[in-house]
Amino acid sequence: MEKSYVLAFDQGTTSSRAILFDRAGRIHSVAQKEFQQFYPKPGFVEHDPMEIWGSQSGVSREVLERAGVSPDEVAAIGITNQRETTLVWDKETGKPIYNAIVWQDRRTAAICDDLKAQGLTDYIRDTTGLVIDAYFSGTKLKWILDHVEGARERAQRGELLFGTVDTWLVWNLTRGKVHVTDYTNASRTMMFNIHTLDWDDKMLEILDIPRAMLPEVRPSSEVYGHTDERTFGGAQIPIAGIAGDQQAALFGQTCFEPGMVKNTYGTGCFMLMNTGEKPVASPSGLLTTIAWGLHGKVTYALEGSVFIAGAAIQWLRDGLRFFDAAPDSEYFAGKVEDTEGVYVVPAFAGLGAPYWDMYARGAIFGLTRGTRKEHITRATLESLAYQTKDILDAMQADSGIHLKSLRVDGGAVANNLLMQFQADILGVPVERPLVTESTALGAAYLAGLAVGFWTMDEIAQNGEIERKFEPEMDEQTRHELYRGWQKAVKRTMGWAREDENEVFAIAGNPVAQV
Ligand SMILES: Nc1ncnc2c1ncn2[C@@H]1O[C@H](COP(=O)(O)OP(=O)(O)O)[C@@H](O)[C@H]1O
Ligand SMILES: O=P(O)(O)OC[C@H](O)CO
Repeated sequence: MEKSYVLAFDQGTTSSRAILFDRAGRIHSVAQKEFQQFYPKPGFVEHDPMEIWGSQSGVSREVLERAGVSPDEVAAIGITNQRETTLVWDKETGKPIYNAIVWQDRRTAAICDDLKAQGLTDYIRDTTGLVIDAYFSGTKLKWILDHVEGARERAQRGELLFGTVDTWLVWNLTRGKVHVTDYTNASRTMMFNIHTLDWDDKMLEILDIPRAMLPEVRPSSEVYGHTDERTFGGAQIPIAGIAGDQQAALFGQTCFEPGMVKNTYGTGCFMLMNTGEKPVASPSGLLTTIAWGLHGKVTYALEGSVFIAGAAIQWLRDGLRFFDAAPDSEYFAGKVEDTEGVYVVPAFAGLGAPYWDMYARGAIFGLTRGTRKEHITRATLESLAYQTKDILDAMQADSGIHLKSLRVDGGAVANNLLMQFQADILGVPVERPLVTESTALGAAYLAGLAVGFWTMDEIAQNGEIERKFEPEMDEQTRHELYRGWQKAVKRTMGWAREDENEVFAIAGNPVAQV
């Protein structure tokens, strides 16, 4: 049967999606399922690994059925995933020994403080490209081995396996035959040397992680294995692409040249710049990470990670019950001219780049008797744009490259008010593509390239722009609004620390100078 499609698995923080792409890189069919978030204690965020697998395999069958496409027509599967989220399971039974600890989880902040106190900041940055933070997998894995009875001994005996979500999905798709990850996911673990492309023995020793439990690390585009015949009714589909979701989005936006940038507005907000074949170190609090491994070469990226973006809109919807659906935020925000001086800092999970404060917490500033939900909604939307400006300024400083426009994608870019404010506050045009599912598209491209479904030239021709938002705000207003934001951020920092004296003394923090 003719192979006419590539199937992308997009396993995100709040939902699992399966998208079928045709040869033109257009969406043929989509299926999506939200799954449960567990918050067992303040700062803890977990997922049920079986629900991750169940929802992802469910939507992948559903997307084929809905489109009337046979598994035999699928040329390859590409996997992209929420990154850093950490799973450990039994090699024999495939049963997880603990829930997945999600990237947003802050429980390992004290382990990170200890690593800093040991003077490891420079070593970790130079080797792994990362800032010491509870965000990454290494300390989460250590926590599981420290807290689940007998886990470390079992891991040492080779009975347990570690994986990020990509690894877990491939393991299940192949019914335990393949235990791999790719460079992009490995580069988010704080255990991987991004220069030698191998697990780092010193980091494994520091975190007390047995090497035997780690997956093999491979490029992002190759045939890793085939789906077990029981998963897709007899079909053995090649699993041919793996990339963390933000790197996949960079690829999906065809940011193939050094200096090209994309910003994704999903649960969090993640800006990545392709920096070519050399890793670029960041003095401004960005991460050095692997963009992809392809055709025998590794491409690096600079990344600014914002933990809470669309999630703040979900909080307005579910926590404050301001409206029924995230898109309604545009309607309410549009009912007022401006926020009347209100700022929302959604530091619900601490602050990521460029501040890196695990102890910051969310706050609303500038409330008056006249403040209405419309102002708070508008201020929350604006917080996505301010956080993006924080990152873009750092990225331009680190790379010496000044952007002419910003390519965007992710669920929240449907919000025109947000996109216009983004262009205004950056002073740079914002370009929204026709296919905003860049993450899934990137994974599909990587898989399709590995099996000869597409060539790089064909892919590079895609990427049509649907709408361009031009900046309209004057320079002085932009400056004043942004100063207000910086003032607000400063006041959220260190909030959850026990010792209040430390609050305003966070060394090397860019905000401390405001
Ligand atoms: N029109 C909108 N305006 C603002 N936020 C939106 C809108 N539509 C979706 N969102 C937000 O975007 C996020 C969903 O985007 P998506 O890219 O699917 O995220 P993820 O991959 O992280 O699950 C949600 O957090 C939601 O609140
Ligand atoms: O699930 P998303 O799209 O919010 O992405 C999560 C990131 O990969 C976390 O690093």
